[in-house]
Amino acid sequence: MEQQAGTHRLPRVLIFPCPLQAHVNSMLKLAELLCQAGLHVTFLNTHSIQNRLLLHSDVESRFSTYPGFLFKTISDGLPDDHPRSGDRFAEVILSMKTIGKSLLKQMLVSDELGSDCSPSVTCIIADGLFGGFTADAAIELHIPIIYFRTISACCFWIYLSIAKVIEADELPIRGKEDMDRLIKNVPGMESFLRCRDLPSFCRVSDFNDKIFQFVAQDTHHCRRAQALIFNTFEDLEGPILSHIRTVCPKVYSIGPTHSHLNYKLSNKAATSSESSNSLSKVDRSCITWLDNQPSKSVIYVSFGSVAVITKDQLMEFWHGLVNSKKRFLLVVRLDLVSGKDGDDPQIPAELLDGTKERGFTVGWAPQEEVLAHPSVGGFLTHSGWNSTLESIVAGVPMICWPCLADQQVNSRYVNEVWKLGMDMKDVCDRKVVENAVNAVMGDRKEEFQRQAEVMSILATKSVSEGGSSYNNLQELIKDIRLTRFGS
Ligand SMILES: O=c1ccn([C@@H]2O[C@H](COP(=O)(O)OP(=O)(O)O[C@H]3O[C@H](CO)[C@@H](O)[C@H](O)[C@H]3O)[C@@H](O)[C@H]2O)c(=O)[nH]1
Ligand SMILES: C[C@H]1CC[C@@H]2C(C(=O)O)=CO[C@@H](O)[C@@H]21
Repeated sequence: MEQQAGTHRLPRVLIFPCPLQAHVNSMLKLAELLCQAGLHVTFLNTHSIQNRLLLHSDVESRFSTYPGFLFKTISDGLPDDHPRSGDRFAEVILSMKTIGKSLLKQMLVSDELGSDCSPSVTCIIADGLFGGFTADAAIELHIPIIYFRTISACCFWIYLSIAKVIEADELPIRGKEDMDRLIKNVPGMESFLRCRDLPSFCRVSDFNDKIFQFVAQDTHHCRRAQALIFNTFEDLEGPILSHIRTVCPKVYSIGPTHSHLNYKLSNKAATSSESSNSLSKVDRSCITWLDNQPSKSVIYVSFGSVAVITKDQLMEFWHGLVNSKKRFLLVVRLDLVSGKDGDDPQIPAELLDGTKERGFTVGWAPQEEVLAHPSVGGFLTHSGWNSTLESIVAGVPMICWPCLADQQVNSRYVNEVWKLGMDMKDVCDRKVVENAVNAVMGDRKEEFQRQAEVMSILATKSVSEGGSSYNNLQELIKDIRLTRFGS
């Protein structure tokens, strides 16, 4: 029941994601969790993201049931005809960092982000990638700010340690022959982190590189926030979270957020299986195809929403899948293939025949539903953090082919630390793909499925009542209500 204007003013949380599918997805899950707890939330999208979200998802109807919830929009500073496609993510982020502070401050002081009973924002939860300008605005206006970094805690810890790695002259990487050298200055990773496992932005030779600066070095802005939120759980990344807490004492691990929200909603009326936060049109025909496949017989293949590959790379994966003789569901996103190659729909006849017999392709899948489908037995993934968590919760073993950002270290953890699958980073060869598929879906199937089941149970336990993520979310909500942060 909303309070009448003029009575006690209620807290209002502003959630401000980076305008990318994965960030919007995991932060909308958090928004709904906070709404479930009765908090008033304003979700601030860019105009472009909001238009796509309203067009391709049911967010408007879903969030209309929460009192005090508001969608608001902000400019990303780019011309309307900018493609905002995967391979041009840097332009979007850099533009936001250029105009964001003044626009955000103006919105915060005008109270246009609130409503009658909760007109003012009392706490900001900003994307950790927007480190600098959101902290500037929050501190100048004396509003508590929390960072939600949507990548893995292990990648975040590498970014926090990167200055020490550089001071120790462990970077830059000195050519291909240097890629397997162990990195010794990231505490907790000394025994297994190689040069090739560092986030892709660390492969630069010039540390003045703009992307390296705003992704890696800007991470130190996190120290200016009252707290950090990670989409992870203590049984998965506890040791690394402990290292992070030596630098940023207040860290809330509340993930996997999709599983956490499903748990909270499961106590309510059944939600539609089609509820999504998708920015693209979801092709559900693959679910009907999966319904007709044997149990755990299909390998699902997706490279996320940002990665861009060449036509030759796509062909190597596609040939490897067909030659493995296993069933496969392949996502070929509209902007997946780079440049002119992407306009060339020519697919070799042998691939079309093999796909007709054992495979299925879509432009964008209902991924959480696909991974939870009984016919899916493996996931060939780029190791984006949401995909990794979704595979863990679903208990599906992985084959990892990382492309950029945190994916390199995520794939190393899947293979080396969590034993949830195989890492095939830096290799793109149809025979390697065929062999990896036949290992995960054949020779080593039981080994990987056993470990995947163990981690799935731990993930579900963490978000269930009494679990670490469940308790951390309760604490976050209490702290937001009291606008109290810090140890
Ligand atoms: O056909 C598809 C493919 C993906 N997804 C969803 O899209 C999201 C993809 O997120 P993620 O797996 O994290 O990959 P990216 O979209 O590549 O995410 C970017 O952002 C992530 C969080 O910061 C990083 O971990 C990644 O490296 C970075 O590329 C997931 O929730 C998927 O369920 C679909 O719904 N349908
Ligand atoms: C495309 C990526 C550049 C960095 C961003 C990111 C992060 O470090 O927060 C992870 O993956 C992507 O969302 C962004």
